[in-house]
Amino acid sequence: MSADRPPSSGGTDGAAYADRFATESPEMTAARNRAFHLPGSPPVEPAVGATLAVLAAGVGARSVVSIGSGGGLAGLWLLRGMRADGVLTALDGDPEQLRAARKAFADAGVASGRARLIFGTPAEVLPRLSSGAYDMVVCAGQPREYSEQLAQVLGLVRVGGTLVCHGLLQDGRVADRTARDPQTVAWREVARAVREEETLLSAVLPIGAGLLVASKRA
Ligand SMILES: C[S@@+](CC[C@H](N)C(=O)[O-])C[C@H]1O[C@@H](n2cnc3c(N)ncnc32)[C@H](O)[C@@H]1O
Repeated sequence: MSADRPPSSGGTDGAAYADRFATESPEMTAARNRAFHLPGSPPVEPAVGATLAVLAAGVGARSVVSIGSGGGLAGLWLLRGMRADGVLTALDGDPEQLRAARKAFADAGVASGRARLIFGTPAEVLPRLSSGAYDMVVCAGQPREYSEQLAQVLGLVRVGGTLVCHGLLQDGRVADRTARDPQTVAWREVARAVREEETLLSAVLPIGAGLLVASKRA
């Protein structure tokens, strides 16, 4: 996720066009602006948000888990793509982020029954969620924060559902074979585990900070 390139920049490259193509509501823009002022929580780029909405719509999502809600921007995009009666479960270990997400959802008029915000880490919260019950699971933030729970994360997704991990192309280090820093190594391990999992059909989408997407097969 790039905090230094504003969305809807005047750039002429494909990435800038993809961001301009994605139409954010005023509430999304407000959530984005708030998120930039929170430490460590760069929000999804517009093109990534729009892709999350399309993926959620594609699986007819009624139930989605967002691991690392941040300030709620990704959640707003997911809710845009989900069914009208869909419920988003968003967890974050930072109360300030959760407060920002709650405000983002309230400002956008999201009915209270459509979003469950849970304080906690993946290790604390995921065991309380029902396995195989979710149409889509979206992981944000550092892979080391959820890589140990990857099997549990995959277990949440129903057959036919979608897994998304955001951020693996940030700074371009995953593609650099000489890069050995812990975060890059963790991304490679997550990507390899997803690619090698027989029940998953996976791809990397080079938009924004990069999306690792996978569809769960029987
Ligand atoms: C990059 S932000 C997500 C932004 C979000 N995708 C959006 O566009 O609104 C990552 C979030 O993960 C949360 N996070 C990081 N490590 C965590 C952990 N171990 N447990 C729970 N949340 C964590 C951070 O607090 C942060 O809010």
